[in-house]
Amino acid sequence: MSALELRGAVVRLDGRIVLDRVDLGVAPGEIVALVGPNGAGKSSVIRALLGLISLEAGEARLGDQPVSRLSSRARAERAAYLPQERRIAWNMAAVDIAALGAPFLSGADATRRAREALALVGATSLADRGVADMSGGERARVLLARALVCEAPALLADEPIAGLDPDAQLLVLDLLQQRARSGQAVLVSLHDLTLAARHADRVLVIDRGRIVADALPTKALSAERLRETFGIRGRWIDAPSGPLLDLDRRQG
Ligand SMILES: Nc1ncnc2c1ncn2[C@@H]1O[C@H](COP(=O)(O)OP(=O)(O)OP(=O)(O)O)[C@@H](O)[C@H]1O
Repeated sequence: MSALELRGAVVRLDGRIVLDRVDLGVAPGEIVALVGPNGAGKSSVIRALLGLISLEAGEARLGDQPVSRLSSRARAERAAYLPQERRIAWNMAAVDIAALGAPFLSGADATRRAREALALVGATSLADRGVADMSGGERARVLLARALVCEAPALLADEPIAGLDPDAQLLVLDLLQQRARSGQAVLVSLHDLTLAARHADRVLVIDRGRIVADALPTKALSAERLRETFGIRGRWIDAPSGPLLDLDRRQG
């Protein structure tokens, strides 16, 4: 059974269809990358799964229940969420922000878990600093730690590597992969197709609100799909570490 599922989901915002009969599922133990051009509907998929935007038709499910029937607490117990928005209004210490990811633990346990999560994302030295005084990438690590504190069955991360340096990008994707290997259902939206191909078990391609591919990376990101959806040329190269995606802006 999927931990996350959309069935025939239709979302309309401001009178415009932004998700058009979307079907997708993510099983426990799986990491799935959601890719697509700007405005294609990636954040809308994630927000619909979490019940943050309502469906005009179809259904969103977290575990065995439609998300619309779950309380906010039940949603938070089933899914950890890293939003695309990185602004934090209050200048609280990083450890206190990260601890917000574990609202169901006692204060001391939440703080201990928050420090562990900050260590996982390489942010131990930031733990006691105010988040307003941090760089964008530092703040991104703190928010990722907040999502990792909660070991919910599902983890949804909206562009978690945006603004991170190359080492941090690989660290974050390795962490998300490890979470999947330990049983979480992980859905991650990404713009970097090469990293999506390398780290995901499966790739979903969304184009103008429709899922146009849902397959293993080498199939979902075929030369034809790359040309049609992204307007770029791409080919797969056999490398000792596995298939590598080589991209080129010029049309072939
Ligand atoms: N609150 C809103 N009101 C009206 N339209 C919206 C709203 N939020 C998003 N949209 C529109 O919905 C479509 C999908 O947006 P969404 O943010 O899901 O795309 P995305 O694939 O995540 O894009 P990006 O890669 O640029 O972050 C876009 O056309 C966007 O303009």
